[in-house]
Amino acid sequence: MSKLRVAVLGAKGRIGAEAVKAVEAAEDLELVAALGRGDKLETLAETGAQVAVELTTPASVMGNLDFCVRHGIHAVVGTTGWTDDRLAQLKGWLAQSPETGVLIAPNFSIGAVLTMKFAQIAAPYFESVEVVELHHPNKVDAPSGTATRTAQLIAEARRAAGSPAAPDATVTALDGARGADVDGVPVHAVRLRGLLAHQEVLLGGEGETLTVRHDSLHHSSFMPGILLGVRRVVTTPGLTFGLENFLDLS
Ligand SMILES: NC(=O)C1=CN([C@@H]2O[C@H](COP(=O)(O)OP(=O)(O)OC[C@H]3O[C@@H](n4cnc5c(N)ncnc54)[C@H](OP(=O)(O)O)[C@@H]3O)[C@@H](O)[C@H]2O)C=CC1
Ligand SMILES: O=C(O)C1=N[C@H](C(=O)O)C[C@H](O)C1
Repeated sequence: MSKLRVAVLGAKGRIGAEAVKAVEAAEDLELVAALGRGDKLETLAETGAQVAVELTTPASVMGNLDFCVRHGIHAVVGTTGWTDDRLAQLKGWLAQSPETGVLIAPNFSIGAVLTMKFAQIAAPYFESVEVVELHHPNKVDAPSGTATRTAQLIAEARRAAGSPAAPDATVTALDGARGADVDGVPVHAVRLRGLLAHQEVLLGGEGETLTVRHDSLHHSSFMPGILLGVRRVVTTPGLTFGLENFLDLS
């Protein structure tokens, strides 16, 4: 059977460099291009890439995806910075190229995907819920894509259950002291040398708390999810948001 032809965008970055190694090591995949900033996107078409793994920056991702979708190249996207407007634009491009698949995964690690799922299940059972994400200090965006998605899922679950707003008597606060408000859920971002990617969801009820914590200790934690995404996206046209859609979590 012929190998799936894969390109990595952002190939010299922290996660991109690890993804290059993972694709090279996979027997059913062939790395046909490893592009960094300034390299020509035309290389993707010239090398016959079937899937592009997009691991660049929020400023670069839309231009790269525009090119991929116009050329019918499937994409597995880990880059952050997704807003409703950006998603609508991407869906518009995909409507013009209905056989192309794009997976956007706020987090490729199985533990992080499960953290989101557990938080979603637990959220309606507690009065209070807040998210704390902790990352390396070279990260350019805050809060993290994972924390944003986690807060959105928590908010959806609480709305569906008719949960009231979490109690909070704060009347005076320094800017940022209560974190960013993501869909009504406070999200706090820590940037600390020595860390990679970590998240805690703190839930509180009368006389008890529950903490759901996940730690990515190495970029290798994201590789099985990226490889799964690459193998599945080629048969999944349209936009898929979240790796959980490619996992049987029920
Ligand atoms: N979904 C997930 O599980 C994960 C997602 N991420 C996300 O992935 C993204 C990258 O993270 P990280 O590797 O830490 O960041 P880095 O800054 O280490 O890597 C990004 C790389 O992309 C390059 N780049 C920028 N623009 C382009 C472009 N147009 N074409 C090709 N390459 C380009 C950068 O080059 P230069 O240095 O010259 O700017 C850099 O080498 C972030 O959004 C991060 O949040 C990270 C880990 C896991
Ligand atoms: O920049 C990172 O490092 C990470 N980015 C993603 C995010 O913003 O959620 C995934 C993971 O947290 C690592």
